[in-house]
Amino acid sequence: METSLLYPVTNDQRTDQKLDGLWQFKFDETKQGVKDGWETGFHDGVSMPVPASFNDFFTDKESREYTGDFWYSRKFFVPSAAKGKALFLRFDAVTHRATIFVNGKEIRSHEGGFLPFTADISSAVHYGAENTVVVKGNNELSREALPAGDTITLRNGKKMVRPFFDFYNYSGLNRSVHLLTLPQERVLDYTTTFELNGQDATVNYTVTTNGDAPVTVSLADADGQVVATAQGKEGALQVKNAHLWQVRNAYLYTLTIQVGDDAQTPVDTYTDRIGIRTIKISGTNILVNDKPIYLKGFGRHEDSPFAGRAFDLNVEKKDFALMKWIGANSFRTSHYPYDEQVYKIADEEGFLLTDEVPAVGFKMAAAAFLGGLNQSFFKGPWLKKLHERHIDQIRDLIKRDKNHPSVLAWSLFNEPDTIDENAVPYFKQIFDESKDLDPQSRPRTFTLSEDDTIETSKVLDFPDFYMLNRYPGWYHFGGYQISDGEAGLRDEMDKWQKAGVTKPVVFTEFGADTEAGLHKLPSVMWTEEYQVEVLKMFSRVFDDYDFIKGEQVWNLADFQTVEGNMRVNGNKKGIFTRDRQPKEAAFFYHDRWNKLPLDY
Ligand SMILES: CCCN1C[C@@H](O)[C@H](O)[C@@H](C(=O)O)C1
Repeated sequence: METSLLYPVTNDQRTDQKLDGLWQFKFDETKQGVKDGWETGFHDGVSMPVPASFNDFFTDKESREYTGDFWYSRKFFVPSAAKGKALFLRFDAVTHRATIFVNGKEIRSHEGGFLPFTADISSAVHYGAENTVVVKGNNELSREALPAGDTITLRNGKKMVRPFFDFYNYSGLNRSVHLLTLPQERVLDYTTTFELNGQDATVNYTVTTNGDAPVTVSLADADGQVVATAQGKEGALQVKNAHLWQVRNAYLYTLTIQVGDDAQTPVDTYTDRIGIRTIKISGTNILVNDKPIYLKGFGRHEDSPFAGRAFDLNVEKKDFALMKWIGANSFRTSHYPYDEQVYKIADEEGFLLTDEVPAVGFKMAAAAFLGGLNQSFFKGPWLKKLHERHIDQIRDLIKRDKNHPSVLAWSLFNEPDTIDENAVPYFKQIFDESKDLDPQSRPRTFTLSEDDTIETSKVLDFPDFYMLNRYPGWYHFGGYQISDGEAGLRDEMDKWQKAGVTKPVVFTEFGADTEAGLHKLPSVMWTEEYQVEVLKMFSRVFDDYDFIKGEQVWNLADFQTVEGNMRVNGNKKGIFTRDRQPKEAAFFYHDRWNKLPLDY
């Protein structure tokens, strides 16, 4: 099975045709689709935009909340000229799992709703003719899949998800589908690592192909001038007076990999844009190009009205405009890998991102917070299967994103239950198995919830830096009691300080739900004034502890969650509303962060 996750490019040897647009769609509540031959295609569904979550296009609650199997289908033409080429369909993400059929033939299945996979359709297509692709999707949650949750059946027979996480279970073909024609012999993957030598730099590379033809690698600067070339599937590109990629001051080179003897008629060509930079942890500092940085930014979600969790370039462009305006330099892809185009924009804009797998909900207390259970998450019959899928998605995440200069670190969990001794063997396995996956050996970490402190957590030896999620002022010590919240937070930081913090600490979640337009003097919770009071409190604490090397407020924008008595049509902790308009807190951060250097 093809395992290349290279992002599609079009050139003389490769074509990439997006199959976005309106597909046929229908639910399959009684799982009759296979019996009724839906895999050969159908015309009795509804039209459904791709990429998009299907949920918000419906006007009835049963459809919006649908849990189970669903089917997509569309026709696509394969030109005769494609004969002799390798033919693939690339799905950038199908949430949460999929089985792919072409002309009625089952090609492959895939587990995981936030990473790409390809289906080799060479043997199933008709050339010079229309073909039919069918996707059987499923959006049920379980404790043995990422993200974690339960699926229950109501007394009326309808299935319903019970997420152990605080974001809506948007589902469907959330990202683009590509029809790829590739050379039979081709580039499958490449890696880059960097050494800085004064003004110069060395780009060490490896190239993986599926054949024996020779490989030539070249590097061109932003003006298109070739600055270095090398022969072979492994080598080093020596770059004189290297223009480094820096935080909020990006510079990208173009790497070109050519396969074949004759440069005039290569067998395959693959190009990508890379940034020359190094990332290190040194004591309590995070270093980019050996210079300490301070993270200013957000936890985010891929979330917007209409498209749901689907990647929407318009929303992404707006989000980066807002993050640049406010003076941010970083974000976490909470709580799952984002569309590759987000990383490409972060590369271009000089943003650092912490790349997170959807290992969220690994904590029954969170489930309890959302109506779950009170038992040890790391002691259950689900762990074996969960671990297989967890490390599988870490492997794909690092394989997909390893060459982005914007990727600062890998977040392997969000708020797992780490006070439970049963967590230790699971964490040891995950950290051992992920140790050598990143050629650049970037930091690996995870977020620690309020329960998981320097006194209670059993797994603090594993992360390369600490990410703390703390909510005094909201989930506890809210309102007029916020002064106790600040005192308690300072007590905790004093304990970290006294214990001798030897790694950087980044606050990756803190904030307050705020209804835009709600004002009161003096404040009460849910008003814009109160959100600013909470964020000012955190800012005072951050400024008093030198081992704190980042503040990423929760959240950039309001986002959809399950309905419940703790949510007012979603989570309202956004600094911006869901339609990306500023709350008072946006101007607080615009003032606080723009006074600082872009990278500190
Ligand atoms: C209690 C879980 C920590 N954190 C997770 C994040 O996904 C939620 O949206 C956030 C919140 O409650 O606003 C809390």
